Amino acid sequence: MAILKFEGVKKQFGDNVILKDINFEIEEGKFYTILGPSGSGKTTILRLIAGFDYPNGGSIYFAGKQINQLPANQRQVNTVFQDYALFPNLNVFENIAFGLRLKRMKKKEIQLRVQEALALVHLAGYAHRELDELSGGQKQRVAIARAIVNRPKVLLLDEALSALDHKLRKEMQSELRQLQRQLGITFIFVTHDQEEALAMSDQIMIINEGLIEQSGSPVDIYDEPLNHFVADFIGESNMIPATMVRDFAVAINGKEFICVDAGITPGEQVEVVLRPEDLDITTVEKGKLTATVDSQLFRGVDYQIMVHDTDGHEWKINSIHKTTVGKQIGITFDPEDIHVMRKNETQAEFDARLESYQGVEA
Ligand SMILES: Nc1ncnc2c1ncn2[C@@H]1O[C@H](COP(=O)(O)OP(=O)(O)OP(=O)(O)O)[C@@H](O)[C@H]1O
Repeated sequence: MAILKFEGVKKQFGDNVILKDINFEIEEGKFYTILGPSGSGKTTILRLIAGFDYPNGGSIYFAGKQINQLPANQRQVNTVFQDYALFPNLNVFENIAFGLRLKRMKKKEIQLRVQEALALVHLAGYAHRELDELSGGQKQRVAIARAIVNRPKVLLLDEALSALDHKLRKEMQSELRQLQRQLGITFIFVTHDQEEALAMSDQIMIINEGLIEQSGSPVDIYDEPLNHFVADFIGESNMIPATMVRDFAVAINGKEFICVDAGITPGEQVEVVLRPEDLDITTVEKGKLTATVDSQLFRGVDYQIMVHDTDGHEWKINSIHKTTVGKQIGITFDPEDIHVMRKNETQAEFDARLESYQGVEA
């Protein structure tokens, strides 16, 4: 059974509809990320889960029980905030012990629990430090310890790493992932950083303007973006208008290519997504499409090459091969690198279509 479920959840502030119709199920013991641009409603979802706000429609279930109006302090959920939200006048130990004292837990038990939580976030020995003696990363660890000391079923992390510098953020990403595995509890992590989401999550939910655009594993979402928004938001992509010719064949710039997609009406106008790292440059004779090089940027591991094809579409190619600006080149790619997207296809329709032709050879 899902530990947490949203069914048709709506939230508005005044006339402003923030969450239109949110549906998802969260399983126990996995790392989930809610990913979306600023203002898309990510924090609002977390606040509804935590009980800091209540929905205007739909239902929220926790372990099968409807909790729409359940007060925050009765939910088995804790939150880690971006700005830590620690008590500045209390030391590390007292910050972490705060919630346990409220619950009137025995002194000895508090000692044990706080030490255990500190060890889990690699801060054993820091119990008696004052907060102003800690770095940003250490403060964030204290905030995490304070949340896990309550042994919640679900831990919510709202942009929890955003205040840290790049290097520390990378370190904390893998630490958090490790901590989640160690504790075996569900983490729901909110971020607007797609790289962070891809690196950390078992499952990603992509939200835009109060609706979930796609949910799935990082690989599924990267390889099979459902629509233009997702393809654009996750990774870099070339999105080119195309026409479906028949099952496993699509026309780009009027030229037919073998692809791995089927179940789409012949003649339907679609979009194809090709990732820059899946493309390469070659001679015009060997190329599948002809293009002219507009710019080239050396990036250490590869060159980022911008070209435009004979129909005027711009392409981004990440290649280890150098070229020359102004030169005519050929673009190459494999059939499995073409991902066909239909306009307005829902996840359910996409899944059903995939199911219907999986195992069928092109
Ligand atoms: N209490 C409130 N009253 C009125 N509007 C609100 C309230 N809380 C949030 N909003 C609005 O809801 C929208 C979504 O906010 P939310 O904080 O959920 O977005 P977000 O995806 O977390 O964005 P960010 O990444 O910028 O934090 C925003 O337009 C925000 O102004």
